[in-house]
Amino acid sequence: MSYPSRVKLVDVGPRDGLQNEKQTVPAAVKIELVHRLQNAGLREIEVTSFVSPKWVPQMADNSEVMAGITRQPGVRYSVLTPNLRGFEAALASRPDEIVVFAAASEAFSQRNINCSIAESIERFAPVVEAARAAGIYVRGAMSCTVGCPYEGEIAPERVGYLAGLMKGIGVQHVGVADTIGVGTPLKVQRAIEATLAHFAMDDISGHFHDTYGQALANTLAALSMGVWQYDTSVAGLGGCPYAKGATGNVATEDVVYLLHGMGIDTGIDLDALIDAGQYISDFLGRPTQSRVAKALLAKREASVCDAV
Ligand SMILES: CC(C)(COP(=O)([O-])OP(=O)([O-])OC[C@H]1O[C@@H](n2cnc3c(N)ncnc32)[C@H](O)[C@@H]1OP(=O)([O-])[O-])[C@@H](O)C(=O)NCCC(=O)NCCSC(=O)C[C@@](C)(O)CC(=O)[O-]
Repeated sequence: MSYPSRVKLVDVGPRDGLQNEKQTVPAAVKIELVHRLQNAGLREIEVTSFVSPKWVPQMADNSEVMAGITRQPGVRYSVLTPNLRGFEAALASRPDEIVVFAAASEAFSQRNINCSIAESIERFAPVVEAARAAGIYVRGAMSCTVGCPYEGEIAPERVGYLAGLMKGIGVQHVGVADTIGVGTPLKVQRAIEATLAHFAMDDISGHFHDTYGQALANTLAALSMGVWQYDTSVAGLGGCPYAKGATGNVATEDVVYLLHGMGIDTGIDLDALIDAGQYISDFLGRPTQSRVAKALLAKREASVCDAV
């Protein structure tokens, strides 16, 4: 079996990871997290979302966070924009990429963005047009591509249908998201196959939550198809406010360990990444969700004990 020789990871921790936090995470902490991620070698970071603060209060400091980042050359910063209002607000903060987000499930679309799939596409069309006219790259997130918290299993045909709609309005890249982490390898592969009917392999990424502990297996299954771009979240932070019980994305540390173990280059320094994960976990007052970080932190502690 052959795998891609290089993989690009987009750390979505500052946005997807923190959006559901009940305690307020100050803008300064979010900014420091972004700095630590870029210093660890992440070249793509999903920073925040320009959504309604009534819907997602944790992201209300979007402009402040974007303005506070010391940008590193070669790093791309993306933000979510659900409508033209969000896009216009985002524009002032100079994102490299915007993300429009739709769902393969009608019920999830209603709960998450308060409109049907068809209405969401109508809403995104002018956003995509305005972004591309401004030279900003447009990614589309496709939620619930294998399962929905309200509708259950989602057929691949529905994923293909949504991918076709996204392509039709000029979205340049789509993420196949297992929002609630119920997917298993063959189901994820079928969702990706349905997407491949509309987007080239180079324009598809995987976005796997780890609720059922399947995210690494799903990543490997996608890798075996040639998918080389993934959204991951430092320390496994996260969960969606409209997908109760769903846990965070697969931890960036775990995916980096997997890839490096397979000889696949990421450009990421695992030790520095673990420190970034520890920084945000300490702030939140709970242990990292990354198995790799837990193991390597325990090893670090043991070597300090041996030295004294
Ligand atoms: C889409 C809306 C706005 C529709 O919400 P709505 O209530 O239908 O829209 P509205 O136009 O009636 O606006 C309601 C209020 O929000 C304001 N408003 C309207 N738009 C904005 C904006 N952009 N920025 C700031 N404020 C805004 C608007 O001005 C109004 O304020 P009021 O008049 O009541 O004072 C709302 O449903 C929303 O913001 N939803 C966001 C939900 C969200 O962020 N979910 C999480 C992200 S998706 C995700 O995590 C999945 C993903 C991507 O990670 C992949 C995966 O795993 O599946």
